Amino acid sequence: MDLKGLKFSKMHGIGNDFPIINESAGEVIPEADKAEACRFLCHRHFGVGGDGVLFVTPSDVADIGYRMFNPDGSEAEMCGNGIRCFGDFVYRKGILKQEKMTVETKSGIKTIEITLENDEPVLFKVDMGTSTFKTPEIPMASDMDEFLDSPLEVLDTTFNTTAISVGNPHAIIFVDNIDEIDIDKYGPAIETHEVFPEKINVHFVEVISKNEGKMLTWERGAGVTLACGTGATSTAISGFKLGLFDSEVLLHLPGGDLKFNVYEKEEELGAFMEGPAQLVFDGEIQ
Ligand SMILES: N[C@@H](CCC[C@H](N)C(=O)O)C(=O)O
Repeated sequence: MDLKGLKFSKMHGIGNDFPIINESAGEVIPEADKAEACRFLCHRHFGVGGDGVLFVTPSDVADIGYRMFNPDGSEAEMCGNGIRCFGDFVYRKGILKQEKMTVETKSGIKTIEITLENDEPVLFKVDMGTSTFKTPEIPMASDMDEFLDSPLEVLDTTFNTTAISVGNPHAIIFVDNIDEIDIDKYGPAIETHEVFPEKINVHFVEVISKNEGKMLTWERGAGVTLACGTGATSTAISGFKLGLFDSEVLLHLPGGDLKFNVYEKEEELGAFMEGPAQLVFDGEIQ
């Protein structure tokens, strides 16, 4: 695999960081090399460093297409912090000069609305679409139709866990005090728990009030990250479903804050996510 000359930009969304590559004009990294290339690009010592790699791709069904790979080389269905970075990148680089755009992802079409200040993109509101709590759709091996705030045995303890998919799968665990959680111990144990055949993203959440919470994340295929947009979306929706949060909630993540507005559509719960994105630098692999 030779990546010499590969152009990329480095971005982050509240500290969740990504190299982003524009493949919209055609294939840049051959499909067979993508997993290995992403492992290299995300490597913090031998590569660029990142919690995943984002790709801009052509689309036949939306304005533009979006893919995301984890640092272990697996492809995720969706990435929430990544899609805000994606919106900033495609607007800023003139790939799509639209303040509202539809984006094809592996988990359906999402819409991004960009707020500009002096023609600079500053804020991104994304319709993250609807969610499901149905265990076969997460997927989760369980006798229960929905796994809502239910006991899950993990190593030496039991966590009341809610399993949800917003396109990608998340385990949401509401606790009294997130500072008491050993995320390095329990994160990987839940990610690879036998009940989650496709693994899962893990989030510990403390409710501050009906409109505010704080959370810690262990991401599938990545480990501890400073933020997870789909995880925060899942937290807002799960908290609403369990009666812990109102429809409007501000979530504090280690890297920054995200704002959510939960809505109901055809008996399912969805959410709008609002937050920033930051271009850090442009680069080229030597
Ligand atoms: N950081 C992301 C989620 C990235 C994908 C995740 N690790 C998975 O495998 O599902 C976000 O901001 O949503």
